[in-house]
Parts: sequence; C-alpha cells; structure tokens
Amino acid sequence: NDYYDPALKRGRAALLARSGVYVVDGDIADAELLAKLFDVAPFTHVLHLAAQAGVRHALVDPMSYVRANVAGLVALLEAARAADPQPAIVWASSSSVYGLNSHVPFSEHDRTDRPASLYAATKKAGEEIAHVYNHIYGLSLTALRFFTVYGPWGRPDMAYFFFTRDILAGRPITVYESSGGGTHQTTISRDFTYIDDIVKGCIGALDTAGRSTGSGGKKRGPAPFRTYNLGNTSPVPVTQLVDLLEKMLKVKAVRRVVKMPRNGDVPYTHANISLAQRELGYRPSTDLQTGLKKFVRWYLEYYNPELAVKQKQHGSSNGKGSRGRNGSTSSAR
Ligand SMILES: NC(=O)c1ccc[n+]([C@@H]2O[C@H](COP(=O)([O-])OP(=O)(O)OC[C@H]3O[C@@H](n4cnc5c(N)ncnc54)[C@H](O)[C@@H]3O)[C@@H](O)[C@H]2O)c1
Ligand SMILES: O=C(O)[C@H]1O[C@H](OP(=O)(O)OP(=O)(O)OC[C@H]2O[C@@H](n3ccc(=O)[nH]c3=O)[C@H](O)[C@@H]2O)[C@H](O)[C@@H](O)[C@H]1O
Repeated sequence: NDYYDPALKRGRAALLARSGVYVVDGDIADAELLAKLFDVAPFTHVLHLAAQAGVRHALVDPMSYVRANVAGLVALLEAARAADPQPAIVWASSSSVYGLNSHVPFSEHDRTDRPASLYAATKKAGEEIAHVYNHIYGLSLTALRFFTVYGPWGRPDMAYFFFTRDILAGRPITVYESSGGGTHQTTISRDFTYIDDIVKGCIGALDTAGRSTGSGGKKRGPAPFRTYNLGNTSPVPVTQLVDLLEKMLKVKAVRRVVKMPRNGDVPYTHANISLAQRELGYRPSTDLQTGLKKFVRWYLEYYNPELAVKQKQHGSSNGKGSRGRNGSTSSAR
C-alpha cells in the first residue's frame, strides 16, 4: 500500500529478488490468493510481518488497522490451518501491547490488557486470535514482540527516520521529552532495537518453532504456542536519540520540545529478553550509536548520495543543499 513511499518497498523487494526470493504482490486478506499460494508450495514455515504499523496513524485511519492486523491475520491463519501439511507460523506482535504497564523491564508475564493505541489493541487481538488457532487446529504459533526497530531500509513514519530527514532539511522537529507532571514526570524513552538483531531473533524463532500438529484443518496433538520479547534491553531517551543524530549528520536540529500528547504513544519501553535468550539464543549486540551510524550511512547514500560522498571526503558537510531521491532539497547547516 502507499502508507509510505512504495518505491522504498519496491527497493526492498528488489533486494529480496536478487537473493533468490520469489516476490508476490498481494493483499494478506485475500483468501483466494493465499489458498493458491498454499496450493503451489507446501510451506513448512511462515514468517508473517505484513501489517498496518505506526501507533499515531491509527488516529487518522483506524479501519486500516482492523483490515490488515485483524482480518489479514485471520485470513492467513485460515489458509494455514486448511493446508496439508500445516506450516509453523512466526509473526510480528509488538512491544506496544504492554501499553500502560509500569513494571520494568517488560516481561512476557506482565499485563497486556491496557493498550494505549488502536494499533496496540489490534496486535493484542492478534495474540488472542493466534491462541484460538493453536487450540482448535494445532497450529504452531510464535508471536514476537518487537521493540522500536530501526536501521537501513526502515520506515519513514518512525521518529528516527523523519527526524533525520527533517534535521537535514532544516525543518523543526517535535521532541517528546516527558509525560505526566509533578513528581510523576517520566522521561520519554525507547528500547531501540537494531534490525539485524531482530532478524536473528526471527530466525531463532523459526528454527525452534517445531511443527504444527494438524493437517487439512484437523488437529492431531498439542503444538507450540509461544510469545517472546525481542528488544535491546537498553532504553535511550528520545532527546539522546536526537543528540546522536545531530553528531552523525553534523547538523544542529531545530527542536520543539514538548510534553508527550495523548496520541497513542507510551512513555517508555524496556524489554526483559531472558526468555528469548534462553529459548531462541537471542543476543542483541548492536547499541544505538553503532546502529544509527549504519542507518545514517544508508540514508545519505539512498536519498542524498552527493552529501554522502562529501561527508566521506571531508568528514563534514559543506552547508549547500543538494537534491535527493525524494526530490526534497536538504541543506546541511
Ligand atoms: N518497526 C518497528 O519498530 C516494529 C515494532 C513492533 C512491531 N512491528 C511489526 O513488525 C512488522 C513489520 O513492520 P515494519 O516496521 O517493517 O513495517 P512496514 O510497514 O515497513 O512493513 C509492513 C508491510 O506490510 C505491508 N502490508 C500492510 N497491509 C498489508 C496487507 N493487507 N496485505 C499485504 N501487505 C500489507 C505494508 O505494505 C508494508 O510493506 C509489522 O507487523 C509491525 O507491526 C514493527
Ligand atoms: O515497539 C513497537 O511496538 C512500536 O515501535 C514503533 O513505535 P514507537 O516506539 O512509538 O516508535 P516511533 O514512532 O519511531 O517513536 C519513537 C519515539 O519518538 C517519540 N516521538 C515520536 C514522534 C514525534 O514527532 N516526536 C517524538 O518525540 C515517540 O514518543 C517515541 O518515544 C513502531 O513505529 C510501531 O509500529 C510499534 O510497533
């Protein structure tokens, strides 16, 4: 869909195709298409990442979340349970299911019944729906609760991405610094997790997913039903994220620092990852500074190759704007 620039999605698909992955464009809620795919190949595993993401956009287009994250998930589970053999399914839930939970670090045993956004509520609904398909049809189901994933080829609606774009363009950015008031002020922070670490967690989950125990819609025995946090377990204040970007871009941000509005965001996230460590061998190894450097290098090469070359040659930008892939003029000041 065109929630953000489809050219970026096509670029990722081209990377996949180059590595021998067969890419089909389609709607996850299209039952006929899914049935055809399951006819063509006896999939052993499915890694399901398609969703309407983004916590704040749910205020703008609530139904897109219901369609992709609820109807889309059910369509996939229906296709999987009818398949013979049934595949094991690993899918992306979200740290946002912890909502207003205040017990840190967030553990899989903590409450997830107080979501702060419709996005979070649809992911939580997905976790409950998955339980039904495990219970009735014996599908092996693993939900991975990703914590604020960032890196090259990332999502332009996420703060680290549009802060980079706006800082380079000299546009002001709005930084949520705290929430609450009086003695209950909370510093807004995130357990930012680098994409390569998340990928390793996904592979760990696929490799240990066991088998679905049904075929053709019939359950034959108990199958795994699992939920894991995939975070970095090292929260960083959003203000510090901006400090790091300023250093890497060599541009001072124009900051508008405000209290966090009630727009679906939660004040902080912090993953307890012991379970994933133990059972998936998950060991995140990228701190925010290292991961952001890789993101910034990619960003400049993708959107602003001229500036990337200048930064490499001179170790600093020259202050003159240059035209990038997105057509916008970015000026390093
Ligand atoms: N990036 C994060 O910080 C983060 C954190 C927690 C969970 N997640 C989850 O991880 C998964 C991947 O997220 P992402 O950040 O790469 O987001 P993304 O938006 O880049 O990827 C999701 C993809 O799903 C596609 N999609 C949406 N509706 C679809 C539909 N009906 N049929 C087929 N495709 C559809 C979109 O076009 C998009 O390409 C999502 O499920 C997201 O909710 C992401
Ligand atoms: O882990 C997840 O489950 C979620 O991760 C991600 O959500 P978030 O952690 O909210 O990331 P993101 O929007 O980049 O905001 C980062 C920080 O910047 C703050 N923020 C945001 C906007 C702004 O203008 N100013 C600001 O300070 C904001 O308050 C926050 O503190 C995914 O987008 C989402 O799909 C979901 O899956």
